[in-house]
Amino acid sequence: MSNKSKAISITRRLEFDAGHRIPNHDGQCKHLHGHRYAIEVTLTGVIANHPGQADDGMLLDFGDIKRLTNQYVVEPWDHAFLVAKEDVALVAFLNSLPDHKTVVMDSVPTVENLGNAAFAILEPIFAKAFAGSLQLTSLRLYETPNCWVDITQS
Ligand SMILES: Nc1nc2c(c(=O)[nH]1)N=C([C@H](O)[C@H](O)COP(=O)(O)OP(=O)(O)OP(=O)(O)O)CN2
Ligand SMILES: [Zn+2]
Repeated sequence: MSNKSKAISITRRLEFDAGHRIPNHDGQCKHLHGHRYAIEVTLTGVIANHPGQADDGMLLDFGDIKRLTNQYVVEPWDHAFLVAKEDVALVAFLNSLPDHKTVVMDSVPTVENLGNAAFAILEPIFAKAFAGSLQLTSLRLYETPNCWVDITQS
């Protein structure tokens, strides 16, 4: 028998729309614009051996990944404008719009920073919800079909 260990991961993809700008960008991205973002959440763990139970043969039901990712990232960011706190003129403008959905970020909303922020939000959520039996090990965030970031943690 092999001594090699296997890591088993599952991934759930969700999509959302959001606006942003990169205020000091030297090209088009300094302008207000939006993207159809796609987030792919990858969890690593052990396959449940629970004969007769709903989760038998699963690391985790994909529906649970969807529910938590929706609750903590997708719903807060969907149809929001993601603005850096340092982008003070734009923050002031967005705050002047009645009932506008604005999310003020600690850093410029590049796909790298947004992916990092999403990972920081979700990592403790999955760790807490599943008592350490599953770990968020990777998160991919697409800004466009051609541009994405990968955040990984072993
Ligand atoms: N490293 C990064 N570079 C850029 C980012 C970023 O978040 N991180 N963001 C942008 C723009 O916001 C934009 O999202 C990317 O635009 P673009 O390069 O034009 O991407 P497209 O897929 O639309 O390009 P096509 O040429 O139409 O395929 C810029 N850079
Ligand atoms: Zn953009």
